[in-house]
Amino acid sequence: MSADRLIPEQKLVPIPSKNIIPERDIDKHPILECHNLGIDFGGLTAVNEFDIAIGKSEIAGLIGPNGAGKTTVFNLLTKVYAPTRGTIMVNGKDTAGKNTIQVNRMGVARTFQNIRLFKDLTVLENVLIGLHHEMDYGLCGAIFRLPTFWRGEKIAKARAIELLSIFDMQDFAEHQAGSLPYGAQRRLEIVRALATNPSLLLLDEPAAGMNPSETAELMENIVKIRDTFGIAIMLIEHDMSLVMNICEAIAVLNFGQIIAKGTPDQIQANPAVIEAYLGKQKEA
Ligand SMILES: Nc1ncnc2c1ncn2[C@@H]1O[C@H](COP(=O)(O)OP(=O)(O)OP(=O)(O)O)[C@@H](O)[C@H]1O
Repeated sequence: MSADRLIPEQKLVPIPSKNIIPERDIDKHPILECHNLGIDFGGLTAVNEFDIAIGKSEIAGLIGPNGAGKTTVFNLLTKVYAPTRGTIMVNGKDTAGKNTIQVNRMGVARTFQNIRLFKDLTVLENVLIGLHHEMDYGLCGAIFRLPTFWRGEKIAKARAIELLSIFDMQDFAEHQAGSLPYGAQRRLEIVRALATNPSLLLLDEPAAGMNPSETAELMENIVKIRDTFGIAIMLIEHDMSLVMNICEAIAVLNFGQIIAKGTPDQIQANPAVIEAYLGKQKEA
């Protein structure tokens, strides 16, 4: 794979921000399609009949009460778990039999509910880890330090700094990842996921533990990532202001089952969702 393909140039051209809910492009260009997806753990059906389609540049939300099965869906999409039934298509291709790394190469990247950075490494090194599987110098090139290795390293470093600059983190490149404030560590996780050049970025509770101003900044950055790279983003989040402000399509899970799908307005007006989740969120 050519190093030039790390982030295709055209992806760096910003596309205009959309002020209204864009027409969903799922019929023409779904990046993700799940059909009858489900998983059982022994006698427990954690996810069942999960049907969803996400357009190529859509911001989608997956919400629902604790234990509803949201993270399990992400674990299915990234092949941490093998589905008990159903199909997952990424960019029109079936992911059956693929492992986590192969699905990442097909374009799916994620962050985790609990931060999983290499805390002893620098910020830059954390991003380079995301970029390295895209490099084309191979093991020999790395061991013998061939010119292709140095060329690749230089390109990767420039890309890493470019990606860090999305979150204005380029000046922290040489800082130890574990020394960053909490909000910055969460941002770094997103940058590292972006470094794998995804078409679909899965964010598991990106605003967890953030204060309101950090959350507001995060919302802007999620939209900026979509607009800059033209990729799809699917997020799990309990912060309803974030979800309702930036998601164009939302699916609601309850006891592993989708109980509603729609725009933020449709979801907020749905009696089943208010009963199962939104009403309880307001009371909390
Ligand atoms: N590896 C596993 N083995 C057994 N049960 C599991 C496993 N992973 C998840 N579950 C169960 O599946 C159900 C859904 O859990 P999941 O973590 O997906 O919920 P969630 O919607 O992400 O919750 P939260 O909002 O609290 O993060 C829970 O009952 C959980 O205990």
